[in-house]
Amino acid sequence: MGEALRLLIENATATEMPTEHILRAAELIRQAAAPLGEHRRGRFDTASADDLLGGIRLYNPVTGEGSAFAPPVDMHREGDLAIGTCTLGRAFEGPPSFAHGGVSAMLLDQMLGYAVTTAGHPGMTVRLDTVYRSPVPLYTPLRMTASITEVNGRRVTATGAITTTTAPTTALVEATGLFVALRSDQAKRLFGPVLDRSA
Ligand SMILES: CCCCCCCCCCCCCCCC(=O)SCCNC(=O)CCNC(=O)[C@H](O)C(C)(C)COP(=O)(O)OP(=O)(O)OC[C@H]1O[C@@H](n2cnc3c(N)ncnc32)[C@H](O)[C@@H]1OP(=O)(O)O
Repeated sequence: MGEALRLLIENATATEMPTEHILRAAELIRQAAAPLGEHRRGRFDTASADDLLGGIRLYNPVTGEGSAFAPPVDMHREGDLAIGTCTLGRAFEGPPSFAHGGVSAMLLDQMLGYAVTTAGHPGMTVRLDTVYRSPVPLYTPLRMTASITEVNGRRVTATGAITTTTAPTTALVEATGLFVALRSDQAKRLFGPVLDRSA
């Protein structure tokens, strides 16, 4: 379903069809959405397809295969380096034909988070600094990298970059992120209702 939704969003964003076709499509979309809404989970319920501790989040807005919104980014590790790949479509546009700057920050937040989590230092982003060197092109295969630069108690720093796959040494956007591991009281305060319900 994620793939179908992403096709819908791409075509809906890029379409130049006449208004009557768009209105007809909107009606069909409402008809398709209605039965899905008949049985929904609440705010604190994780998706039955998810495995929180195993890192499976089907509807994550960056990596989720089931997400309408995610590119989705495919991530893996090669040694100490986290690597991600994706291609951004029209829905991610900011400046004409290039990605929105907030989208680049979102991709890098997830990349850095993946790098620290898979290195055994899970935490939440408390700071993300981005440097935009060149616009990120749409419809162009992208490569993202991230790695840890410092571990200081509960604070972990990671850096990363977005490049194209054809010019992997030319950074378009760079980011440095600070992640903080939660104390148990913080984890309980923030995620208690979720953990209770998924136990
Ligand atoms: C194993 C299987 C893996 C499978 C593979 C899964 C991959 C899965 C990838 C997930 C990837 C997710 C990537 C998205 C990650 C988000 O998007 S997280 C969402 C965005 N972030 C947030 O909402 C966090 C909001 N912030 C907070 O809730 C609170 O700041 C926190 C995190 C609970 C920390 O509480 P706090 O009271 O601010 O900080 P506190 O605990 O008192 O202090 C900790 C230390 O951090 C420092 N600090 C805190 N904030 C800052 C700051 N902004 N600047 C500098 N220092 C700071 C404090 O000064 C303190 O330093 P020390 O005193 O120890 O020297």
